[in-house]
This record gives sequence, C-alpha cells and structure tokens, in this order.
Amino acid sequence: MPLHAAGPTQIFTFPDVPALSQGLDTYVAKLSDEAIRRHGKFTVAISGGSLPKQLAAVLKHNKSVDFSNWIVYFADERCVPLDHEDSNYLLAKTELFDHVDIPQENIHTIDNDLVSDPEEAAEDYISQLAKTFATKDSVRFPVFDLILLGVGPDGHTCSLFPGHPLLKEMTSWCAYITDSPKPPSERITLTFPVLNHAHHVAFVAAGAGKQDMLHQLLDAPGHLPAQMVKPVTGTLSWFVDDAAAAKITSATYKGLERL
Ligand SMILES: O=C1O[C@H](COP(=O)(O)O)[C@@H](O)[C@H](O)[C@H]1O
Repeated sequence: MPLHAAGPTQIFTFPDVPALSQGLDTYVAKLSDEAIRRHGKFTVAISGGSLPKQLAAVLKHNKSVDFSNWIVYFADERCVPLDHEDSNYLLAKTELFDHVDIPQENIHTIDNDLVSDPEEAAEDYISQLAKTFATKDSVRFPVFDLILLGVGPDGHTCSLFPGHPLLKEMTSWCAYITDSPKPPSERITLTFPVLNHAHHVAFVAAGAGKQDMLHQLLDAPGHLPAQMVKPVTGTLSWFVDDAAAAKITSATYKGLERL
C-alpha cells in the first residue's frame, strides 16, 4: 500500500486549550456538516486519553451539529468493562455523549461481554465495522469521515506502540494487544491501514509535556507510530496549543496556521 500524504500536513496552533477546543469545534462541525450532506451520516473514530475532554468542551454546546447522524467508533479501547475508569468509552460518554443526541445504537463500543477475551473483542469490533462500512475491491478498508487521534509521550497513537509487531499489521481492520506498555495491558485498536484510508485524520496534542515528542515527530523523519499515520488520499492535521508546539522548527511545517 502506498504510504504518502495526499497534501501537506496542516498544523493548527492555538494559544491555549480553550482556544484549541474552539478550533476543534469549528473543524469537526464543518466536517460533520459536509459528510452528512454528502452521504447522510458522519462516521468518526474517537481516541481516549486527553482528547475527549478537549474535543467536547465546546462541541457539546454546538446546537448546529446534527449529532443524530453521527456514527461513532473508538480508535482504540481498553479491554475493561464499559463502566471502568480506564474505559475510553466511559470518558467519551461523560465528556460528550451525555450532552448530545447521538443515538445509542450509533455508538459502537467494545462488547462488554468480551472484555476478558481481547482476540474475540477485536473480531467482534471488525463485525461491527463491517455493518457500517461497505468496502469495494479497490478499497478493502473502512473509510472514516474523520479519525481523531492522540499521541503519547513515547509517540504511540491508538494502541499502536513503538517497536510493537502490530505496527506491521496491514490486513486486519482491528487488532488486539495483550502486552501494552501503557496500562491496561489488554486493548483493541484500529490498525494503520484503517487510519490511513480515512478522509480526514487529526491529531490533538496539548501541554508542555508533549513538546519534545512533537518536535521529534514533526521535525525528524522516523518510524514512530504517530509518524506512520500518512493518509493515502485524505488530509492530515494537527491541533496543538502553543505549549506543545513550542519546539517545532522544521521548514516543512513552518506554515503554522490559526484556524
Ligand atoms: O492510552 C491511550 O493513550 C493515547 C494518548 O493519550 P493522552 O492522554 O496522552 O492524550 C490515547 O490517544 C489513546 O486513545 C489511549 O488509549
């Protein structure tokens, strides 16, 4: 599979997290509107960690967004019950789903009965994806309208960790991991081909704690997981606050933009 970015990576910078949330609201609302006009639904995958709160802060109050046509998946999920404090679903529910009208049947969670069997849970998640995404011979992967990603201090994204064999998974849509270096150890995750077939992929990173990693990811070519996100034909954007962006220097990324 050719891995190249369709266009230049866009980096949107914001003075602080509230401004970043405002920018995310503008971006997501626009993509949601475009997708619903185009094909009647907005298919979006959401990460866990710091992202749900940053995403929802403004978006949850945006009455112009047609949440009734959102179809939500998780970019990755921890193999814990849905009401467990480590659950990415619980976080997204608390921050966003409890405040907007996404039909419950449109929110695709890990099967609560399969959390003790990551392999089965990943298989079930593939079955759920197959109900939403009709694939063609030319494109054998789900094509999300938007995938929202975070990045860890080690450069991981989703549950794709540096040096892990899952980085080489190029066939399956959703994989399981039982040795995640970041707890909890058992997780399921979308794979790179799914990430790289999306119409739009956006990373969200904030805070000085992400400075060094963003400098490494964006200024020095490499093969860290977040650097392997290279949409085949889609767009790649970064939403970062000034603290996280402080050390980015590369000419390639000099066009830091304000939305
Ligand atoms: O474990 C995870 O970590 C990453 C990064 O989280 P952050 O708190 O550093 O933003 C997150 O994107 C992923 O969904 C989650 O499972």
